Amino acid sequence: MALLRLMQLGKRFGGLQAVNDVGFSLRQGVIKAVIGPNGAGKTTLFNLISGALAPTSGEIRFQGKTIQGLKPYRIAALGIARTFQNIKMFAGMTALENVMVGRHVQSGAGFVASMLRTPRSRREEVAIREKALELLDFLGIADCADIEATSLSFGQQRAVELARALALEPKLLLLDEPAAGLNIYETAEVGRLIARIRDLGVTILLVEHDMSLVMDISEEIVVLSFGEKIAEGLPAEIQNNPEVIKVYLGE
Ligand SMILES: Nc1ncnc2c1ncn2[C@@H]1O[C@H](COP(=O)(O)OP(=O)(O)OP(=O)(O)O)[C@@H](O)[C@H]1O
Repeated sequence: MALLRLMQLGKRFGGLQAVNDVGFSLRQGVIKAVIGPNGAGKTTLFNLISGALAPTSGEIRFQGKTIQGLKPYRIAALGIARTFQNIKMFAGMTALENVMVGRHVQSGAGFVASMLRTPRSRREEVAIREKALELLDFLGIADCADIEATSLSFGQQRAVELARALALEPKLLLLDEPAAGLNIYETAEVGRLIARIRDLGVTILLVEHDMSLVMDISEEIVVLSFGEKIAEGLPAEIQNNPEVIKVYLGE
């Protein structure tokens, strides 16, 4: 069974069909990329999967259950986490605290209990801190734990963002342009981190403009143009697909 399945998915904004009849599946444990020229509908597609937008037609199934139209926090609780094109660090908080915020969302202690600092919430706090440190270590930035997140390099902030998303213990991770704003070294590093995350068993769907990153790490690629899926296949197939080449040369 596919982990995620989109069926005839559509999103209309007034007169504009931003996503049109898009269907594809995502197998457990793969890295799949969604590419396409500006305005092709990639971000809209992510917003539909994560629940930020409701589709106007079609269906989204995650682990066999229909999820379209659910609120974003419910979709997150099912095991779908995402990162954003523009890095969103909480200012005034360290890298570690930024990751702990992700974990708090998932913890059972609840906000009131943590304000009252009950023994249970204190125990959870220690566990959350440990888990957050483990994630920073896994992503190679443990030495940044106590530094204010906004003062880190973009590459390090991306890693913190990935750690924060992983704190939710997702089954599926949606990455919206993970290489945006990064230099070539940082991009290569983020590619290695994404592959390591996949090796943990997390399935990854990414939107990305950096073709070297896409071709490096993706096992499968879907191409959108004007809201429609125009191709799907292995990286080598996509690179040689005449329609895909035409769409990119036209850009
Ligand atoms: N909230 C909205 N209201 C109206 N139109 C929208 C809205 N969001 C996106 N669009 C339009 O839908 C189309 C698809 O946009 P989308 O941002 O999904 O494309 P994209 O492939 O992510 O582009 P980019 O690569 O530039 O990020 C565009 O024509 C865009 O202007």
